[in-house]
Amino acid sequence: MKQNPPPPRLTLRGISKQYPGCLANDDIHLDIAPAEIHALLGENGAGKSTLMKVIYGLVKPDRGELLWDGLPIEVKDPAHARKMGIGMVFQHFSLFETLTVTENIALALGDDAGELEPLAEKIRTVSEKYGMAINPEREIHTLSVGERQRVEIVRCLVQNIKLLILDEPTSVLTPQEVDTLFVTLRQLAHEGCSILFISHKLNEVKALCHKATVLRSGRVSGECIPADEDTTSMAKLMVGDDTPVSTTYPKKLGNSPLLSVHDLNLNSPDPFGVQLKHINLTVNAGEIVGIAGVAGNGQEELLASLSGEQRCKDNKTITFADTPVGKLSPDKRREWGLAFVPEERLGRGAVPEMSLTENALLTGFLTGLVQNGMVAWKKAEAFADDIIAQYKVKTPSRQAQADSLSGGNLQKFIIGREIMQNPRILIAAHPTWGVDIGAATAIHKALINLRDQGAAILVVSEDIDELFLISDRIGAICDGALSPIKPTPESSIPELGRMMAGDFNPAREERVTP
Ligand SMILES: Nc1ncnc2c1ncn2[C@@H]1O[C@H](COP(=O)(O)OP(=O)(O)OP(=O)(O)O)[C@@H](O)[C@H]1O
Repeated sequence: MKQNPPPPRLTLRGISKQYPGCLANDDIHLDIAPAEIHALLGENGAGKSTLMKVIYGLVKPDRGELLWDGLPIEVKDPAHARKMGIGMVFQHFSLFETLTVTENIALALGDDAGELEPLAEKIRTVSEKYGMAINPEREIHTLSVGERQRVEIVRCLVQNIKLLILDEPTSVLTPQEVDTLFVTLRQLAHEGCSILFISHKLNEVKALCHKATVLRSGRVSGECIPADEDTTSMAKLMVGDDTPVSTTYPKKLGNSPLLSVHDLNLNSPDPFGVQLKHINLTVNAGEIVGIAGVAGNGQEELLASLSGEQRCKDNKTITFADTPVGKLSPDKRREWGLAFVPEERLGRGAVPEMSLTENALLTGFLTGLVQNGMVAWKKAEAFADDIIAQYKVKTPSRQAQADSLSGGNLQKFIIGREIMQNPRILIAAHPTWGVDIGAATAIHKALINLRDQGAAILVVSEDIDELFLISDRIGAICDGALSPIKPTPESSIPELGRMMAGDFNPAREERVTP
């Protein structure tokens, strides 16, 4: 007798969620089978995060129902979701720096954690079984970003996991770490765990996922088998027929130096920060310099020194053209012509509770938005509207609060706000972080245009493909030291990978000795 197939692990029937001015999920139907790796694709603002939050009990849908192993269920909150066997790994980790791996996982598990010692043993066993070895006694601040992600995944695995949701998990990983993660995910799926994988990186979706569901404007717009598609056809499913095809940009060599850093040494005020060691760097007018690196190797400290959040002891350590600026405040540097896109979108790039107009004003005030000490609100509103229109920011209006935008849309707004001020120097961390494929191409073009108008652009990113695509010269930062910066055509991905691991300066130890 033929056996009936098992019911889907998770079924969504007619899920809808309305936010003020935005129908984020509109009658969504979706099945995820046991052992299936299912991709959720869609443009920025398509409704992916909202749907995940519905599944994880963080957001209540207005309509629709969820079936779990064939039975209707109401997920009350994340604790309930975890009890059911649903785990979620967010883009931003919520770990306590000064606690150990075990203590962090115990806190997350709450009453289910039990005694610390058996839990540590379980962490060790589970992490080794899934090829993501982690020492339970290590304090979080000693771990790399990739290792921190392991902690988050292991936190889900020590429970009886049946569905693992991952929100853009590879954006913080090196190519080698991505390979390791995929081995783990395949093993988990092989054992029957279902995986919901959200990503904008279509080549990864193709390599990993059995099925994909595409969302557009809150609705399911298509489904596909990623192995049968190529990245262009998947991109078309996401954004319609006019998908910009991937392109290359001519490399340029800039002329005169606009941004120069001379032997920058910095002790980070953060006890877990990285010490910058003898950084020398020049970015010329009319070129893009890319700096790669695994997060936590001094990028944050370098960016803080360049933006002015962290001042230098000597004014001449940093110069803009011939002007020493090392001791100048961020707004004085902006007056000179600097624009800056920080790593953190909410909190540094934008004030979460402020409207888009107010956020436009925060860095755009020097472009005539404040006159005689008064805010010229009409101009500020027009500037916000221009950014929204030119960068296709999906939002009901310029009055929307920054934290109501989807991650990718807020990123588009921040980068648009900076580029549209026509800076002489632009420093950008992760310019297309979380941004969909169409918008990423638009941002790359805008950066290239700015370069061609003579701006000096420094991009700090973990996305090596992006750095090779847009940078004219390229290098890496490791442990607070900077590699030689080479013309991009003379470098290669393996070489840059080695530089990211610090393999660029055998004399480094000698040089850092005072
Ligand atoms: N708390 C909120 N208040 C108002 N609108 C919201 C809220 N959360 C999300 N939205 C809106 O719902 C829509 C869907 O957002 P969601 O974050 O689900 O998109 P996404 O597909 O995950 O996008 P991204 O790829 O940029 O992360 C967006 O237009 C967003 O502005």
